Amino acid sequence: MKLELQGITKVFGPLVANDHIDLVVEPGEIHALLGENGAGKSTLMNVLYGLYDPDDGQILLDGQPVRFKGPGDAVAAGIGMVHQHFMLVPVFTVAESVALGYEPTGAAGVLKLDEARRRVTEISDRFGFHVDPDALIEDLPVGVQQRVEIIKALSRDAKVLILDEPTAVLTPQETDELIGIMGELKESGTSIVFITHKLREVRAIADRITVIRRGKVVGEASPTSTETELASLMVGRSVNLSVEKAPAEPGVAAFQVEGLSVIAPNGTLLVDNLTFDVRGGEILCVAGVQGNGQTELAEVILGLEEADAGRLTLDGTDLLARSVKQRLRAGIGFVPEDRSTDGVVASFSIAENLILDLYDTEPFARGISLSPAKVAANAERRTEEFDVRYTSVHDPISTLSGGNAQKVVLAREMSRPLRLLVASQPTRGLDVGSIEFVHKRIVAERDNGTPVLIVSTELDEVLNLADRIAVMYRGRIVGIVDVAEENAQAGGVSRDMLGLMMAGVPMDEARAQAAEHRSVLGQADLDGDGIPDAAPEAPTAVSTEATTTPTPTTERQDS
Ligand SMILES: Nc1ncnc2c1ncn2[C@@H]1O[C@H](COP(=O)(O)OP(=O)(O)OP(=O)(O)O)[C@@H](O)[C@H]1O
Repeated sequence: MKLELQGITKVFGPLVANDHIDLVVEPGEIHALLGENGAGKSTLMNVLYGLYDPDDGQILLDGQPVRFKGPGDAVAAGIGMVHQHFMLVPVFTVAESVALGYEPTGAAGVLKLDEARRRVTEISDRFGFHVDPDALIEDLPVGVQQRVEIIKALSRDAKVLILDEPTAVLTPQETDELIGIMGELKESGTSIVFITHKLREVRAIADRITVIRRGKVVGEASPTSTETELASLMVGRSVNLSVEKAPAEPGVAAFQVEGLSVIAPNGTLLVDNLTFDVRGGEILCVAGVQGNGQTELAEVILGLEEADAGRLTLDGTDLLARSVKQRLRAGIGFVPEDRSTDGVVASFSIAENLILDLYDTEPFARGISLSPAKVAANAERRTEEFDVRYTSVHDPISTLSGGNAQKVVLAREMSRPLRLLVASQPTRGLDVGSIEFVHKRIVAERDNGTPVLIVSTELDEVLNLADRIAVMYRGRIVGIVDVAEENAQAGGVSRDMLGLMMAGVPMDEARAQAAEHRSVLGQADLDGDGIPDAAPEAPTAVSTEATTTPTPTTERQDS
């Protein structure tokens, strides 16, 4: 099915979120939508999915104008959408989830489960999804839950599938699998609109790329463009994709973890007897496949999760004896993995969210009430510094785009005097320009002498930021890699080595295996992408377009 968006305009108060946007998606095309945070990508997709009524413009399907009064109309017309936060009910089975809310219901609304089960199996087999129709949603990894959402859309005959930042919550392996699935869907004639901030993925899979900036289409880019070209087209300036930092000058082991264990209610050891420290003036990155205890480790440091054994000390003070509030007051900056549950209060304003942990202190407290002027002035300053795009600091934070909400959390947590910074997935959902800024701020915090603990599943981020890398597997630290020491050796730290450690291979063995891989390649391959480093920037290993010649981008003038 051919999809055409013509002159789509969507206005929120004084803000023009979509300004006469034109977009054509051909049948069986993977069309990537790139744009900085707040550019208007999700808004445009919400218009296409019938969630928003456009203020101007029209949608055409196979040349016929259509008008959607809600998602039901969009689904009936062949549009499917997989949201970032899945809409699945944990206690339902896959078949029940797929059956929920659409027609295969019998008399009196009884779900035709057999029909749903049959469709799940048929679609799963056809595209190699490996999804069991009788599995419970709550037992499935995130990547499989996402496939259930895709099956749900396909079972309703979606011809155009919208994937809004589908890889933000996936492991690298799940991402590769999703990219494979997208290729299969394309072969079957399904069109895909793919929103992502990860340029590597865009280059790997997109047939066409449209770039949006401040609500307007600013150009089309070729999938053979380099990441640097795509980045500058997205944010309108050149972006340094690697972090520049001086060698660390670590001080004393200010933050210490000794024999820390966290046990799940079912008896599983989530964090298993961890002992390590973070020195002032260094960045320790905790790397690992999601679900190997990193989340619990970060949460126990702030007190969101209870420790079952062990000690945590910051500058000699026992942290476990203190409340969350006391730990924040002791100078812990904390960026949570899940922004929506632990990072912001959705109904509070942007300004209020920026003082969540400071509301009863100077200069914001005025007796038992707040000083609105001080709260607003703080918000203006912080949002400008972190480039948060908003209409008014008094608007609810829920009106912000995902990336801008993340920047509010970062601005709040990184703007106080810190004695320890703990940040989980700090740049999740951020555009490349914002990532560059946040990484610089993290390095500045380190250079200020603060111990910094970053939990990240993004290997690029880990390789860019870390002075030391602790790799976690099944609740334990497999090994701690000293990046400077490792780089002084022949091979340096590679993705291969970290990848092996993330699968539980001990550090020395992982180093040896990675070196062997490199010697097979014959040249240094520090990023482990299978392409020797001396080669010019080339398409990613999973690229479907095998060319090394970047095609210039075409940029439209902003009117
Ligand atoms: N319901 C709403 N009310 C008011 N403003 C909104 C609403 N939804 C979106 N906006 C604003 O519209 C603009 C575009 O937001 P949108 O979510 O479409 O951006 P995006 O390109 O998807 O960004 P990101 O990459 O950060 O997810 C933002 O400035 C946002 O604050």
